Amino acid sequence: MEAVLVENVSKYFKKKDRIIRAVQNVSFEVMKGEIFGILGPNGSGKSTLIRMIATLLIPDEGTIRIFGLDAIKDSKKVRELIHRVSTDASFFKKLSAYENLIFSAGIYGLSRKHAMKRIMELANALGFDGSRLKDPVEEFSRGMQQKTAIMRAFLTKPKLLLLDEPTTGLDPRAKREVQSLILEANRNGSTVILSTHDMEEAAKLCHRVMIIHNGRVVALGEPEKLSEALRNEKNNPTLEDVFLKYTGTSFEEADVEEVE
Ligand SMILES: Nc1ncnc2c1ncn2[C@@H]1O[C@H](COP(=O)(O)OP(=O)(O)OP(=O)(O)O)[C@@H](O)[C@H]1O
Repeated sequence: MEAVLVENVSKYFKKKDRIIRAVQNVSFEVMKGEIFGILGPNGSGKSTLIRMIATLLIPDEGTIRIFGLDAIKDSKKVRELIHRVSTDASFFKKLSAYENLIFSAGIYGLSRKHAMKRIMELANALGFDGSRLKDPVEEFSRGMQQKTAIMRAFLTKPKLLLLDEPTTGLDPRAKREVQSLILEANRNGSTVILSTHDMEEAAKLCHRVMIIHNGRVVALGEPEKLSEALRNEKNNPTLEDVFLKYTGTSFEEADVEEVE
């Protein structure tokens, strides 16, 4: 069975006199055990798509099923199976990282003892200064907040990890560690959906990638096969060449339609 099934999904945002077509008639499936990449220029609809799979946004059209559950009707059950990491991660900002992490571990049924051990392991792996775990999250730099969000996701073993640009802005060591954590979680049974702007990261981690542009799917397949298909046009084509071919070099905004 597929882990995620997205069928004919669209999402529009109304802005004064305009409609922003953020996601347009998108369909794809993610198989159990897969690491599935979502690639696309700024504003192409990646986060909107991930937020809909995470049950945080309701599609205007189409259906989303997660492990056979409907993302709207069964949203409560779906939320127990997923964990999302994004740059807009929410915390109890006045509480310490440690308190936030222990709280989240509790929700997922992890004992305090196990959680403490795992938090220290993750902090070490990510190069997060353990002495800062007791500080309020609101005093953290952006990178430190991001690492806290990553620790929170990898504390437990969600069936589906939704990682929206998890490594953007991290230092090189932390970036490599997060990539190892993703592979480890996947080996331990988590299905992963990963959005990234880093084509090397996508080629290294993802079994398949989907490229979206202006809210529409423009390419989908295994990274090597997508690159191979360009061999007639270019020597040693990479996933970056594939990305540029399908999205153009200009990083346009998503399709905007004027309405009367
Ligand atoms: N809440 C919202 N209200 C209005 N417009 C929105 C909202 N959320 C997203 N959009 C618009 O939808 C389009 C897709 O945005 P989205 O954040 O999904 O893109 P993205 O591919 O994740 O971009 P990036 O790579 O820059 O993070 C953009 O034009 C964005 O301005």
